[in-house]
Amino acid sequence: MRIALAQNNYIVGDVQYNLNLIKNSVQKAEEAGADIVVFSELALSGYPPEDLLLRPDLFGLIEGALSDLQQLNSNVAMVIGHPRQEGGKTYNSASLIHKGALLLCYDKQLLPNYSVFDEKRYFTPANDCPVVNFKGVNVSILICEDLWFTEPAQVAKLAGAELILSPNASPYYYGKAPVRGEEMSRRARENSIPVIYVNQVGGQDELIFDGCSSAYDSSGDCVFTAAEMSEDFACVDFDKATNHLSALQPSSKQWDDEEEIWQALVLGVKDYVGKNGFPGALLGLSGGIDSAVTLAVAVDALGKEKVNAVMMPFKYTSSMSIEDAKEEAEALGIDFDIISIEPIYDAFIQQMSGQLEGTELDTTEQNIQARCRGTILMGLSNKFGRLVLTTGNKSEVAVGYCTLYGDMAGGFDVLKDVSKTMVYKLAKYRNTISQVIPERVITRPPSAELAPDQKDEDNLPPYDILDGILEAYVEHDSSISDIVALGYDEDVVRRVIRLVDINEHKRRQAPPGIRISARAFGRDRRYPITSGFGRQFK
Ligand SMILES: Nc1ncnc2c1ncn2[C@@H]1O[C@H](COP(=O)(O)OP(=O)(O)OC[C@H]2O[C@@H]([n+]3cccc(C(=O)O)c3)[C@H](O)[C@@H]2O)[C@@H](O)[C@H]1O
Ligand SMILES: Nc1ncnc2c1ncn2[C@@H]1O[C@H](COP(=O)(O)OP(=O)(O)OP(=O)(O)O)[C@@H](O)[C@H]1O
Repeated sequence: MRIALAQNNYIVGDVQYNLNLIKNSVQKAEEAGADIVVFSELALSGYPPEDLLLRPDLFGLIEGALSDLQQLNSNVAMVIGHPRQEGGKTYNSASLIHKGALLLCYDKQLLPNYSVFDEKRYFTPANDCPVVNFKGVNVSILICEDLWFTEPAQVAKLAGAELILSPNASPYYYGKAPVRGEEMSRRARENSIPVIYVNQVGGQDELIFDGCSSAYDSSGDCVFTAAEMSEDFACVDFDKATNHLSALQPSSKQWDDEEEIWQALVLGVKDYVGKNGFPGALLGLSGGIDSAVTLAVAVDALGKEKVNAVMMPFKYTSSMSIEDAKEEAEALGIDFDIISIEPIYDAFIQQMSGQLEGTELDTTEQNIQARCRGTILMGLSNKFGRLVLTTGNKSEVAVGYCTLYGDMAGGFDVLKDVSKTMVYKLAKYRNTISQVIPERVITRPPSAELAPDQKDEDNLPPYDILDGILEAYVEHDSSISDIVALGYDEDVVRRVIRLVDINEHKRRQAPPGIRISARAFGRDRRYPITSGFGRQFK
């Protein structure tokens, strides 16, 4: 039996677009002589459809698309993921369609409701594991979370399954691929049944789906892995007599370390900009590391013609920053403008002079600089339609080292889940491909240049210390004493934690950004803004 794995990049909610992608893959499967082609979880709606699932009209579109697929009358059977309603309940389902007939409709049993998942809000869990005989092989369908636990596959085995076909929508975080691979391999080995695992690929708001669809032999060996971060189509053969799978093409190269994160960011920008219909993107280029890395990701994602940058100097901007920003723009071949914010800032201060009289200079004036820049970028976005990319990294977003309606003004924050320490690693990695970030941008101490001779380290602990504390507090939920026990100074730990806590309000107003960690701000870490929790640990 020849099984095709169709790893597509769907658009959530665009059932017609998804249907066309599916039809193209069915045609490829026919040409490849496949008996069956497997698609990812909720392929027809895209994953996650969120509250679109509460709309009755979504289900009309899905039913229309399913009947369209049946009318194809294809010789190739297809496993199609889709939401389904029956008796007032909604299920996360996959239908096996062959030659116009519905051979099996499987409903997902285990619904993930942790981390970024919210499936219990929409779906009713099923507890049935039907097996169907297709061309002499007992086939069972299990959907994503079903395979992360032992029981559903065991039940399928007891029901006589000889082959497991699994539609998935498994979002990326750095380091997940081996965890996922080990889990799928274990399911195959425990039951001595081959597992065909098909994931979707692409960016969906904050989530990245990395693809890496795979085929696991009955021994648990991975015989094939599809492309990481791009669409793919592949076939494997199942020999029932020997209970083995063989791949018909070599596995794709899997990335590691910084290269993988870079590609995830590139995919995130490409799909956010593309799927939302923007003609391109723009950003403020300061000569610092964050905007340099954001720019390089944007150009890798969209191409140099679709990206432009603006340097907006003020009296505290060093000539080195202007030179470095120019050099970055030239190295990447993008359009670059310089617009001074001095007269705009002066006008603001002049108009507010009555109110400001007798007050000391403080962050108020710094924030007005940042807001002058934000207003210019949003004006250019309004006029030319390009999306403003913001540049705040995870470390800054964590401690609120960013200005509301200033450098936070924009539509998509590329580095939102990338720590400052990782931003440096990414810059060095990208320069190994071609030198696009001047060396001194990487080596000089980071500065917001909002005050004379300002350095980030005047206000924040050094980034290696800050990132260590943040990782413990944000990603591992460690307590103050746990973090101090790791060797950090208690006063510094308390200060950082306080900043994280009091800046939840900023994060709620921040643009969405790409998730690359197992604990990103947003859906993954939902904290109250108004909270007295920290007071109890004084
Ligand atoms: N709980 C709450 N709910 C709703 N709103 C709340 C709030 N708490 C404060 N606020 C509001 O937020 C305001 C404070 O926020 P905001 O106006 O942003 O200002 P703020 O956080 O005071 O200042 C921005 C900080 O970020 C630094 N910065 C700025 C720009 C770039 C960079 C960089 O290196 O990338 C760093 C800058 O040096 C300064 O330390 C308050 O005045 C108040 O209006
Ligand atoms: N002089 C400037 N010209 C253009 N944009 C600027 C300028 N200064 C700040 N910005 C924008 O605001 C963002 C925040 O910059 P800031 O220098 O305050 O902090 P940062 O986190 O150190 O960022 P970067 O490393 O990019 O400088 C920058 O990434 C950039 O997009």
